Amino acid sequence: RLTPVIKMHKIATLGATAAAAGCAGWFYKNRSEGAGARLPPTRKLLYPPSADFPNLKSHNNVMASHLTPGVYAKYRDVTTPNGFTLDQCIQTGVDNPGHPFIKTVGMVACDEESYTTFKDIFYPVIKERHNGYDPESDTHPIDMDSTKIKKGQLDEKYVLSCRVRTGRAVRGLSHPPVCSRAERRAVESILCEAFTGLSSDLAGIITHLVTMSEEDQDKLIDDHFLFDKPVSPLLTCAGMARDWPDARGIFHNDEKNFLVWVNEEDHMRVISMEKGGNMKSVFTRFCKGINQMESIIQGNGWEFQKSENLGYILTCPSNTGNGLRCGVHVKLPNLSKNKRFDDLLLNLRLQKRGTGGVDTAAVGGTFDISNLDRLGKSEVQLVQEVIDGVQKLVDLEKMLEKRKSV
Ligand SMILES: Nc1ncnc2c1ncn2[C@@H]1O[C@H](COP(=O)(O)OP(=O)(O)OP(=O)(O)O)[C@@H](O)[C@H]1O
Repeated sequence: RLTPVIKMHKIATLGATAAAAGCAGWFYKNRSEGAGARLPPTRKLLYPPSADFPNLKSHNNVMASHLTPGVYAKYRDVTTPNGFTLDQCIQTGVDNPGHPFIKTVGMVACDEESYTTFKDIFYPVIKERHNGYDPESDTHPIDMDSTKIKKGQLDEKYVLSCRVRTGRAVRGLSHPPVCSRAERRAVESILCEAFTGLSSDLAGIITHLVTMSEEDQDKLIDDHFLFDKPVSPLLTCAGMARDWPDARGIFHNDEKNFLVWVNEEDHMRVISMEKGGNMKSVFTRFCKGINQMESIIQGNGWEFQKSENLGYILTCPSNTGNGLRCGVHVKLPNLSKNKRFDDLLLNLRLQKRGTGGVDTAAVGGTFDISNLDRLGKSEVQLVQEVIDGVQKLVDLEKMLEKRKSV
């Protein structure tokens, strides 16, 4: 799918990460910007776009709400500069009409340029998913100064653990749904190189999934450290399970409170987490870790995908902006039975999940509560919103325990 020029460039640069700086720079300067190329004549073009329009009649995802026959016709035969099509971006949403707990996005970005090449569909999807944020005119703030966080210690009788995660994608490499094996291995090598430069409290080991035993994997998953095997149809239909477990891995420091996932849904997922309620400390370590990773990677001639209006660019449009999910596992057995619980969460710009991950239901009144927004608000703003929101939920839970009305 790659054009010969890009393919040769990638073969020349990937794998040799330390030497890659100049080549990576060459690629960014020479890549074609703008609306993308047209597909060469293929069998597909014997049919008009209307004959290819997906059946979305029973769908409840954001992509399906915005993909009109007109938009599809405009883009069916267009490709990003790397050769990726709209059909590749929307396939997961076509194959997955709905989700039991959340309205899913229903599309992925095959590469950084997907967002602009197919903007008549990506931008409305982003606007709906990100509470009206308009990528055409709005700009995204970035602020990782954790000293600004107030009241960062939450009540540990209710808050069991705190976690902050984000993702980053390496510019010039395609995203996990479509990347080649070579690109995936290149990401792994770029990140492994960076891990060796982390400071002492963050330093640790990378374990490659290909060499990890099933038991060790299951233990790490059960302890909430490792991503689950990609069995969810949302992931498999997007293409993210291809070649599993090649070039996937997990890095963690000695304390196991700073972790990096390699080549799951994004090139890199960075996680800071610990038991208890000290969100400020979790966020402080998160900022330190991600800043160190970014400066080491830049020093090696690579950079993260980023734009002024989309912030950091990741695979799923729901994660553009800061890609931040700041969450707690919190016990709310009484409040969660209240029929206004979901509305309350929405008002506080929070979302709920089960504690076993995105596809799980809550058990025994313990939830994963995290920020709903990712775009248009800085990291500091979002973490503060979660702290204040969770505090409010805990206060209400305490009132219900005392049989007071809320
Ligand atoms: N606050 C938390 N404390 C402890 N573990 C957590 C917390 N939040 C999430 N986890 C664990 O992290 C793992 C991944 O969770 P999950 O897939 O829901 O979210 P994610 O990593 O933010 O990614 P995505 O939103 O793309 O699904 C799961 O094992 C989950 O239990």
